[in-house]
Amino acid sequence: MNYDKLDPELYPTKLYLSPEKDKLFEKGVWPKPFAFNQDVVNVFDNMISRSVPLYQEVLTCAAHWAREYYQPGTRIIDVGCSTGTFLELLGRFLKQNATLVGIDNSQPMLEKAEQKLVQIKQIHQIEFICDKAENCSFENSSVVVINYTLQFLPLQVRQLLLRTIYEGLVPGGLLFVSEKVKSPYPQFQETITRHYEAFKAHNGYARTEIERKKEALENVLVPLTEAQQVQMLYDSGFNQVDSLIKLHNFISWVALK
Ligand SMILES: C[S@@+](CC[C@H](N)C(=O)[O-])C[C@H]1O[C@@H](n2cnc3c(N)ncnc32)[C@H](O)[C@@H]1O
Ligand SMILES: O=C(O)C(=O)C[C@]1(C(=O)O)C=C[C@@H](O)C=C1
Repeated sequence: MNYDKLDPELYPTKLYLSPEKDKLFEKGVWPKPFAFNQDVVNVFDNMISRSVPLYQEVLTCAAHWAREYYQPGTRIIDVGCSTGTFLELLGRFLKQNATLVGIDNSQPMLEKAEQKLVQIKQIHQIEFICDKAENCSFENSSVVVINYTLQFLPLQVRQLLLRTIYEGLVPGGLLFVSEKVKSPYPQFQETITRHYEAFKAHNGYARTEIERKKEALENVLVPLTEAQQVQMLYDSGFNQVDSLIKLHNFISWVALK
């Protein structure tokens, strides 16, 4: 990544993604539950960028909102930071030195994140916490980002985590959250799923890979409806919630304390 040529005022569209291609569901012994293990981590950047619609745009949008709502002297926390792709992008985009925290309970993910943020560490204070997010403190944070992570937590843990995030945020603090959701209307859910799977096929996944992944995610990734997720945000204490981006069954919101 050539940091010299990146003007922080530019719309930072280029993500730092490792090139290893996701072929996990091409072969191997399936079905088995999906897990963020070493095999997944090795190909994760390719997997998520080919599997989440508008992934690059969502992270870019989160970087813009984070820069705008960041309060000097506080922390910016990425929950479920995976290989550090968002924090690396944000680190290039923030104009002033900041404290950036990545939380993830997968040690292999954080090993990749450490490598990815080597140069960013020369600009910002970087901290990685390998723990369940629900065990962590969010005190003195002005921005918390949680993209495509709540969906993997037990339902009762999601509400507890969002309440803890709300209480840890400083006044005027921002939560940026993205999730896979389900339509409350069965016919729409079928149509959206068909279009989402066509999106995956367009990105090079074979039908067998798509089916095997879907089976592996059963009961591992548990989506809510938009309305359920928004209600959970209000129940956590947030008083302003708005949606920013949605394509197929993936949506992003911002919430203000
Ligand atoms: C789909 S990935 C998130 C993608 C990432 N936010 C991004 O935008 O590239 C979900 C991540 O959440 C992590 N995770 C799952 N359950 C967690 C928990 N209870 N606490 C912290 N991290 C968790 C996984 O290890 C994985 O890295
Ligand atoms: O729902 C799916 O089929 C996906 O592949 C989505 C999803 C996600 O939303 O996190 C699932 C697992 C991986 O983390 C990458 C993408």
